[in-house]
Amino acid sequence: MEKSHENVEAFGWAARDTSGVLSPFNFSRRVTGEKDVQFKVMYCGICHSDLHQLKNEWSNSIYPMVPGHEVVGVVTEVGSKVEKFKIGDKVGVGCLVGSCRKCENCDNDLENYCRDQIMTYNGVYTDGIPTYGGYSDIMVTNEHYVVHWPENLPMEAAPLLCAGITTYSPLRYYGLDKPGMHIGVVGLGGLGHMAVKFAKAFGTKVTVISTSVSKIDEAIDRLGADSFLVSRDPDQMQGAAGSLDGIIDTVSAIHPLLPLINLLKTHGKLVMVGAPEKPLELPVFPLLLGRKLVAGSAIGGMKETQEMVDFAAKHNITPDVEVVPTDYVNTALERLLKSDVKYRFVLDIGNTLNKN
Ligand SMILES: NC(=O)c1ccc[n+]([C@@H]2O[C@H](COP(=O)([O-])OP(=O)(O)OC[C@H]3O[C@@H](n4cnc5c(N)ncnc54)[C@H](O)[C@@H]3O)[C@@H](O)[C@H]2O)c1
Ligand SMILES: [Zn+2]
Ligand SMILES: [Zn+2]
Repeated sequence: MEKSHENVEAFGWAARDTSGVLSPFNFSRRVTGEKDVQFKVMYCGICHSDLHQLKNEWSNSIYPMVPGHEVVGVVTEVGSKVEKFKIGDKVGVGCLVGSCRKCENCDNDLENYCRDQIMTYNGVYTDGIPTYGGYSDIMVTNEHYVVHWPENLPMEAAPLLCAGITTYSPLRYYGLDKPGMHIGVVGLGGLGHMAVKFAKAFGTKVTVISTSVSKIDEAIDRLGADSFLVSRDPDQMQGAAGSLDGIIDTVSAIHPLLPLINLLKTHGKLVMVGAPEKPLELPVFPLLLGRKLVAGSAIGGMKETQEMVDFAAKHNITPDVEVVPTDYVNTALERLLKSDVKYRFVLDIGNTLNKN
């Protein structure tokens, strides 16, 4: 039966303007299409990208905005042509819910670099309707953009779906995953702490580079980093010059790159994954002298996202999360802005999203 003009009631929390303040929001989702999976959202991580977009820092925000792209839930309905999922399955959705499926990137399992990719929220779907993310009770997603959530992985580990894949993918792609290599991680937030965990799981030696010495104990004792550098201490930075094979830079704000480039060995790679709102200054001479590379990376394709989740399940790699009720979301966002979280807020949507 053709039901495409009907909608399903949905409820979540949305921002209405660049204040970024969220409040309860009634909206609708499309009826489960033949290739769609409908699921009840159980947990949704709060990514710094949510904060950037809530406040229109990337100048592309659509309001009302229901953020959330680290979403784990349980399947409630599947379309007639869905092959990979059945009702009751645990599933995850990350930053993407669509792409063209025919370009070179899509052919190469790099939907994340498709020019027609559709973001999980703050995007526009093929039906012309804005996409709404996981700070909501249900989602309806084409099965291609849904991953199987491994049984032994807690559903609270939802931040793997953005923070996890965003750090796993560049470590793999740029060959920074070889045992014995020495990897630097800059910015010890949601992405940074996952970078430390994956780099350690790959058998590399990890140095955390931070502006503040206050994070030294947590970096080493809690997260298993091997060493720590205070980026504002010129003597320490000079002492470590030329020592790193690669750096994953997760910093969300403008910061100098020269001190980081100086830490690289010849042929070392500085991979940017943080997304500051303004361009950074790139000193060129220090790159020439050592054939160094500055690169970027954005999330990961669907195949790699499934691979990452399975790898995390196998090696017991989970984000350190602070699970909070949905109505705590505005406070959580304020605290995230101050880096006051270890290391990722996760909304307990399944138990605490109340319509009243
Ligand atoms: N490339 C991608 O695909 C991708 C995916 C997700 C997030 N992001 C971006 O990555 C960045 C980090 O996201 P997150 O969720 O880990 O954020 P977060 O707030 O959890 O972590 C950011 C870290 O950067 C540190 N930091 C902030 N300002 C700094 C400064 N001036 N100098 C040094 N350190 C500073 C903070 O203390 C914090 O530890 C954001 O810009 C986010 O939008 C990119
Ligand atoms: Zn994210
Ligand atoms: Zn494509």
